[in-house]
Amino acid sequence: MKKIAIVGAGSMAEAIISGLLENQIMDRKNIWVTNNANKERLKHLEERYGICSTYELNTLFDGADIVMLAMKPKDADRAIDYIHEHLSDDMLIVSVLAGISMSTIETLARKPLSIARSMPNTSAAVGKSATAIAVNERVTTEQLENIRKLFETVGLAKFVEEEQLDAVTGLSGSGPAYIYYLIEAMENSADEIGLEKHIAQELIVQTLIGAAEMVKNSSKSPEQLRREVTSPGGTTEAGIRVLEEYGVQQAFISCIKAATAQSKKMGKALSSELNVGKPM
Ligand SMILES: NC(=O)C1=CN([C@@H]2O[C@H](COP(=O)(O)OP(=O)(O)OC[C@H]3O[C@@H](n4cnc5c(N)ncnc54)[C@H](OP(=O)(O)O)[C@@H]3O)[C@@H](O)[C@H]2O)C=CC1
Ligand SMILES: O=C(O)[C@@H]1CCC=N1
Repeated sequence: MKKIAIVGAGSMAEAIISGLLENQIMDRKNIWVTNNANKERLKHLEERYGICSTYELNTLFDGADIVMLAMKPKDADRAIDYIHEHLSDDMLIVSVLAGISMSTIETLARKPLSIARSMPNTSAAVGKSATAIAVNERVTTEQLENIRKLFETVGLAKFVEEEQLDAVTGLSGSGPAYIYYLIEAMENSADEIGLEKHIAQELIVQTLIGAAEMVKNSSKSPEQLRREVTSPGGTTEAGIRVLEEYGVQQAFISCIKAATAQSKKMGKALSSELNVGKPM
């Protein structure tokens, strides 16, 4: 990996930049970023991480062997159209765009490209992303290794088929938000049960980390682990009964299905508009 040019400078781009630097796999001077118009944001990233930014496309792409697409899916059309002349088949295009297929990217770029379509999550900022990646047939063995290395610096990296990426988006791409939502609810209970917020926060975070480590390291299923916490006639039983009454488990399943469907919908809208699949 010689140089990475990142198009889009939002939360996902920042999470990956900080992960890359933390693991020192790339010199900060070889990490380049641009955005639509927010100069303040680029200045902030330069100052905070010592990376480089530019609106000059020749400068951005000169010598880049990896190009990361990190704008919102709704902006992909305009952004890729703007940069398409600078994209070439010896570069690896890494997309983090939810829902946007590799064929759509090639259609927007008007040429065949080596593409890795990924779905990381914002925990990349602390090296704990759960990332799934699909690659097209043009990706070389060397590029495959680079993409693995890149995403392993920010957490877990798994290769999947492209068809599975909408499900990954609904499950682990959006996943941190579901967990934050749960933490918000647990924090909101603190007041009502008479705990100071800062103490409750520490207890909640440690409880989540502990439960996640248990699931990761134990041979027991989450259900088995849950049963071991639940003493007959005890507190957990009383709590879980309420969750069951509210249908919380079904609500989570419906939530993940809705997010997966939305990922599919976002991709379909753009690919139908562009007639993706028709000869270029
Ligand atoms: N946030 C998340 O949890 C995750 C996001 N993703 C994906 O990552 C991508 C980025 O999301 P996120 O970081 O949250 O988005 P943000 O809104 O935080 O950032 C979007 C960035 O794209 C830039 N941008 C917009 N239009 C253009 C353009 N024409 N050319 C260049 N840059 C442009 C914006 O620039 P400006 O500020 O100047 O407008 C901004 O820097 C999305 O496609 C999303 O699906 C994937 C996994 C998780
Ligand atoms: O909400 C979104 O569309 C993006 C994709 C996954 C997480 N955030």
